[in-house]
Amino acid sequence: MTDTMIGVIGGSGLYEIDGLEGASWIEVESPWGDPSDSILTGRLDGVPMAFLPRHGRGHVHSPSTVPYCANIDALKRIGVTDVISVSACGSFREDMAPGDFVIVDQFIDRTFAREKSFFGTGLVAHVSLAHPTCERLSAACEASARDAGITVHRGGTYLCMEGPQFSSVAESKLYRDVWNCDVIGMTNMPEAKLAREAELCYASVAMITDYDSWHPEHGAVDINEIIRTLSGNADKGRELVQRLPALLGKDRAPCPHGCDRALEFAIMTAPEKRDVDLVARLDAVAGRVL
Ligand SMILES: CSC[C@H]1O[C@H](OP(=O)(O)O)[C@H](O)[C@@H]1O
Ligand SMILES: Nc1ncnc2[nH]cnc12
Repeated sequence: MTDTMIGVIGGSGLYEIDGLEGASWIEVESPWGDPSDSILTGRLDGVPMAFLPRHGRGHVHSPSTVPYCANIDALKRIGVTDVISVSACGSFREDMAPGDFVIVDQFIDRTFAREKSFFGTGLVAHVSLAHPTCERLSAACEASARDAGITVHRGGTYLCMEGPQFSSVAESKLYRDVWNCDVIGMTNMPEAKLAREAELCYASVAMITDYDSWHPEHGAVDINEIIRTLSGNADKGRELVQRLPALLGKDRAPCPHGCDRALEFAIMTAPEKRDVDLVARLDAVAGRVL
């Protein structure tokens, strides 16, 4: 058993959470640059929790410029074991309506302008991403959502686009009709990939704000409509987060799906060929296996 520490990454509309005992915003230095913002730390039901607003308070970072590596490194560095990503998204399905939550379990990564790995020349590693989210953590998120009275769908494929513009109708129909995606957003990649490389359990709670642009009766994505739905969604997201510590508990058994051991056999580079500077930067992310 180890100690649980829950890390919540709040998306658009969710820039802080309340109810943390001993709450304080701390600045965390990372060799991967500055995280999106300071990190709000404290305890909920006796369980340590950290909250990081993905876009920064005041919504400073665009989906392409969110410092994903620094964010995941900083959370790992302060002891986070389980990351809950909370995000706004559009829906490709009539039965997944604005206001509903989806516990995402698969991704299609269409981003192209972001740093996607902690590893590279001088230290090569290949982790599995067949199942990019953690089943145990996802189950806890689903239970918390149901308990909070939220309409929640378990499982769904999230198309991650580069943005910041929303999709054209042709793109939206491709993602929906050909690729069978369920929801669309701009931020869960490379976040989920980096969490896996950092051996963190990762669950994605996608809060639907709109029907993207495929829907014949809803037309173009309208940012005003999104913003109206966002604040109600953010309140529900906070309710979900409040219930998580009681479900996850203080003591943490090893992840039954191996998220916390993802690097066990992943590193390819021979010890004598490793880049010492990169190895040093990976102290928090991969120190366990280096
Ligand atoms: C406000 S609509 C577009 C914006 O919302 C989502 O952000 P996040 O995933 O951080 O909640 C989407 O990915 C875009 O960044
Ligand atoms: N339709 C949409 N496309 C991409 N990101 C979104 N975030 C919220 N709605 C979205």
